[in-house]
Amino acid sequence: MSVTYHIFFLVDLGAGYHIVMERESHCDLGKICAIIESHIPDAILESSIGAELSFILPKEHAHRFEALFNDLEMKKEELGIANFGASITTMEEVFLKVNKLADSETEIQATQSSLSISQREQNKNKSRSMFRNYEGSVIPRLNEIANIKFNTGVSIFTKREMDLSQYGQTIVPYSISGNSVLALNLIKNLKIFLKLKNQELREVQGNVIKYIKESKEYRDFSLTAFSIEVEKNNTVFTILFNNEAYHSAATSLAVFDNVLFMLLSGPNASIKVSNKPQPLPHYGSNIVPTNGSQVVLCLAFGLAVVIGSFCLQTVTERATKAKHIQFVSGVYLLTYWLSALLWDLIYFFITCCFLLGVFMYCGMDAFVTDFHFLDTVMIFMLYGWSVVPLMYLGSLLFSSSTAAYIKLTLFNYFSTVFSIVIHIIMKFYDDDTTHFTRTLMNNVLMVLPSYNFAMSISKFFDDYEVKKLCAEQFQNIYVDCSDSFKKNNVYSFGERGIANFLISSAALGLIFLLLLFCLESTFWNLKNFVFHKIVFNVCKICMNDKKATDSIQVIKEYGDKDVIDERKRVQKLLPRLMAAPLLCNELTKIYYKCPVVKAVRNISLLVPKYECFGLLGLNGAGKTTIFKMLTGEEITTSGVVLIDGINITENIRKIRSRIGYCPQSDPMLSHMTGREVLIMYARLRGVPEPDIGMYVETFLCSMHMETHADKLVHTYSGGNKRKLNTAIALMGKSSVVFLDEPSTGMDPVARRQMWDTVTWICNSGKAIVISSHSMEECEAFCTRLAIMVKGKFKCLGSPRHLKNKFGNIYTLTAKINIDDNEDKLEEFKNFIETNFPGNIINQDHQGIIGYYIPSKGICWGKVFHIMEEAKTLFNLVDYFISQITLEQIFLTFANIDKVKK
Ligand SMILES: Nc1ncnc2c1ncn2[C@@H]1O[C@H](COP(=O)(O)OP(=O)(O)OP(=O)(O)O)[C@@H](O)[C@H]1O
Repeated sequence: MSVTYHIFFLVDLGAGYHIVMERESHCDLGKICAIIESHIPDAILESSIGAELSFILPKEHAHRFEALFNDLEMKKEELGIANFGASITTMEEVFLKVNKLADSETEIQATQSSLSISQREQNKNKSRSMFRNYEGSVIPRLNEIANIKFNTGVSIFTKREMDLSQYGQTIVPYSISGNSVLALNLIKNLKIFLKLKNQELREVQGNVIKYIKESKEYRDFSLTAFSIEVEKNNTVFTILFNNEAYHSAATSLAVFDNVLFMLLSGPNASIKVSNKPQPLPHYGSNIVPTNGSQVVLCLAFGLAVVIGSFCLQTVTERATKAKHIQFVSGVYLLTYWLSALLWDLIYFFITCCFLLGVFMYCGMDAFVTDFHFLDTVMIFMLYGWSVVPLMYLGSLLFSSSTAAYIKLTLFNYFSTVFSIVIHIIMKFYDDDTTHFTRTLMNNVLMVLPSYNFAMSISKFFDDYEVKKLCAEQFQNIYVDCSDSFKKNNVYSFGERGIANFLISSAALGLIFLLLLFCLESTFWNLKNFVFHKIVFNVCKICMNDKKATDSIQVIKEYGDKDVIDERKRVQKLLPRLMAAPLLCNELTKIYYKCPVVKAVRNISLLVPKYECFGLLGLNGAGKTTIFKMLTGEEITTSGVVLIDGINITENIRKIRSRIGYCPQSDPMLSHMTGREVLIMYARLRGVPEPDIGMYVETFLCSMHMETHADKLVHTYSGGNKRKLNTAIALMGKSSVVFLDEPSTGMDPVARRQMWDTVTWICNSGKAIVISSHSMEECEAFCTRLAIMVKGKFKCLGSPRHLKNKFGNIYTLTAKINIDDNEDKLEEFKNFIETNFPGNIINQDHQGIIGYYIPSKGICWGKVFHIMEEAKTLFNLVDYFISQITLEQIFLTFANIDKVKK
């Protein structure tokens, strides 16, 4: 740091003039001094060396200078003066004197600022006269304020004055031991100086350091402290500074300089000290990072946020089943992931272009100038290539897109930061770590795309900066500009090359993609093997669960003749019915949770072409689970599912293109319009391009969706979403269509239109399996149906068959006034028991009794006759008799199940 002392005089404050004379051989010094003294009594003979004679004239006598100079001019020859001149006293001269004094009598140490002034006792008088000399003549003439600047040459960095008062009022403790004139004078000036600066000077007894240590007040409010020790001839002056304040050292020293200067130049003298920081190296902008690691750290979070977002779509599509529906509609695994990758890389490329703009704006030449933007784009795109498939792999772990986004963003951010930190640590302990350790760490970390990216960007930037500095003004000063740095090829494999990181990124992208395809394609088989073969059998043994999964046992327990017949039919005709659209034999699903959930148990079913099969059941009966198994969304625990003769566990990919599926939730690609969605699925289903428009229009009309066709799907009402999903499921040339509660939320008009469409599709030769809670719906278009209770078929057959089978029942509801006689209720029950053998009581509550009465052999008239008789006998309030409805059949099974519970 260069320092200039900017010095000036204040006339009133009395620094002086030099009058310098060149004397001749006959010069009379006495006469000269007398003339000068006659005009200026305070004049001092400064020096008389050789032919030169010098006097100091105090400034306050300036008004007498004219007379003096005239006098000297006149008597020049007489006095032996060849010529003379005057000059103002410079600050340099003052400091030379101060230093001279300090050299001989003072010792100033840099850190402790210790001044030692030697005073020889025998020279005491001489010294005193010298001091008096200075005090009396020189110092009063040097009443000046010195302004000290630390010059940096650039004015944008503002100076800061090293003034104690900038810290407010502080306490300045001092201690003094011993006695000397110098010490007393210093203290006197210190008092004057601190009073001017509004600081509090406090004398403490003993060791000032001890005081500061023990007193909180001094620790908190004291910035500088002084200790003066007089030992024989030495006066040791120690300045202590509080190193918590940034500028306290310089400020403390400035206080001491001021005091010293006052001692020499009088109480009005002062020195102003201010700093002037040197500007930062100018690399085009003051805000650019200065090394590659900083660049990476600046980029880390932004990139992590962008890259984390690549998992959003994949997780959402998987969670909402949109991905499943796309696969079901015929999308190939490869097509799905490669199109996602392509789209994400385009998006990432746009981000890179934006970043290049930022680099350009910030003046980060390393990434933009001289076609370096091409290198930058290559590094970024290789990073994208390697990290995006990793995000896809990571997304498979999550079922919520928000959780996936947050966790993967954090993973990206911290893996980049840790990569850089580890790199810096390894560089720092370069000498301590063995080559093997470094290579190992490097190779291990290279499996992280963030590490490869961080290293590539960091080394690329550093390489450019070093070359640039070496080519410019900094050559050989701040950086190593040896040939190995200057001629380094950044794309080499060496220590300063990035080739290995780029190759690693390229390879990682490929590996992650292959891993993704492997996982996605073999996951089904793997899951099937693990659960179907291992877990199921192990659990069966461990839980002694044979009874629960043994079909004979289950059927004996809850079986219905039609259900048993269907099972026999499936088993008997299995080899011949291979080509049926849907065939399942002993289909079972157990969720191995705690507790274990047996969702579907031993379902055997055959759905031929042109059949619309209805699944009825209470909530949680297992309908959706059946659909999930039949569409390959869930693996089966046991049993066989054949679609068009293809076993689902063996060839799920082939099966997917043969089914249509409308899941219970709405898997929507919400950023498209309804028409666009239908066009997309029509294409996926293989509808010829020229026919697509017409084909889509037909479905839009049949689902009554024309008015909403061109609206974005996310603006659709619940009912319209169901319509769209049903249409998607019915499209194409699939063999079997699964509709899980398609009419939920549809208005009655739309529902009837949907029934028509389903019937039309069914008549075209497809098999349809539909679940519903509406008996009316099932009666309307199901050719057969089954009622499910707790994962099992309770009854199975066409609606007419079921009605006939279970409709040979009258439902009887009677109300008795039990307030009259409580025994009457029991008597009435006995009466019904006698007259309607085989009845089942289904309700008995506050005098209201309900019965199912077998209608076989009992005609309507007889029933009414008996009931009229009962009305008189038991004083019935009222009674109703009716034939059972499909809904009542359903409720019967549900209630029987509840009763059994
Ligand atoms: N992932 C799962 N883990 C554990 N149990 C499950 C799982 N999915 C479903 N179940 C259970 O399996 C049983 C059948 O559920 P499922 O969704 O198939 O019923 P559902 O007949 O479709 O009901 P709803 O009419 O309400 O749609 C329920 O007891 C349910 O709690």
